[in-house]
Amino acid sequence: DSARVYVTRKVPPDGLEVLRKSGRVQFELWDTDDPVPRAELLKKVRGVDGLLCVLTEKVDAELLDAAGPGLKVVSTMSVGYDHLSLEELKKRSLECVYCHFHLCRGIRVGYTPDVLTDAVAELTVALLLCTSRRLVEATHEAKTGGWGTWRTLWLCGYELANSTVGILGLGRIGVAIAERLKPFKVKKFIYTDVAPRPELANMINAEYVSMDELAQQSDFLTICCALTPETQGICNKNLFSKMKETSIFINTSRGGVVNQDDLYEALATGQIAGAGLDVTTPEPLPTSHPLFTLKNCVILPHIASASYTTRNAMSVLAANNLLAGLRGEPMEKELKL
Ligand SMILES: O=C(O)[C@H](O)CO
Repeated sequence: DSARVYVTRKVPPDGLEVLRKSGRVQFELWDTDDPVPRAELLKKVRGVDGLLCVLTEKVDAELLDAAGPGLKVVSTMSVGYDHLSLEELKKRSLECVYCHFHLCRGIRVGYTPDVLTDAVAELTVALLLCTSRRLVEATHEAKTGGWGTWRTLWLCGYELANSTVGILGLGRIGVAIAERLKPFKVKKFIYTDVAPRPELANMINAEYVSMDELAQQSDFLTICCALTPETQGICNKNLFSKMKETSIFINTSRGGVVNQDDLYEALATGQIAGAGLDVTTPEPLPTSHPLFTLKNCVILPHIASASYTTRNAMSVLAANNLLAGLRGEPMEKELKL
């Protein structure tokens, strides 16, 4: 007998194929590119065994209550999991003490690290160069008649050669970014995290520094940490005020780690030279947002993992995690609750 699964978005074809071929699940799909309305989602999850979601779905007490006690697996097609209420999931992840036959196993959670590391690192480098060498401004000038003649300091930016690159939150993605930046002749990599991470740091010869030192020394500061209560708004006035006027701030993690009012202030007053953001709060960022008025701020619509290969790989991993969870087997990538 097959498990009932709700898939909250049009998932790339490779992942859907995995679900279809398994012959183990009966799944219903919200078959569009836009998020399923919340009320519809709450209706659709009623009585399901598994949920395959993306990062726009809040998996909280309300949703878990709506799903009911039969929900065994939540599999998110993302490496980030700040949209999942871990507290609630944890409460419900415990095996039922009254159930001697493990009929009631509690909820398990799958996510998709690693498969997107290359795509995210690549995009981060692209965004960094785009911001530091002012590419958006430059194409705009070329297209709109601003290109008068060759001028000595016009559209000058900042180069990576001989620079110090700072990484806030050193994980797989931070390492992959540093590996790609190294051939640009970066002088030094520095990082900060809750504690030193020597195994990762040694791979890129990065030095552990304090948050203040990271701000003060980085010519390029790239944010690679997860969004948690501890990192919420961590990039704020205090951090920007310690950065160099010539430094470039890049964020491809989550918008919530940045205090956007403080960032606007830092960019508008020249406290820092530029920012490249792939993530914002909210998403989409309203077109009327002040950050869009700044020439020194490049904003992308959360596309770091958006390559065909990677999005398909994410969907396959999310589907496999879901199936493993439903079978009661170890998942390829399971979140420890
Ligand atoms: O968390 C994630 O997976 C990214 O933000 C989107 O790929």
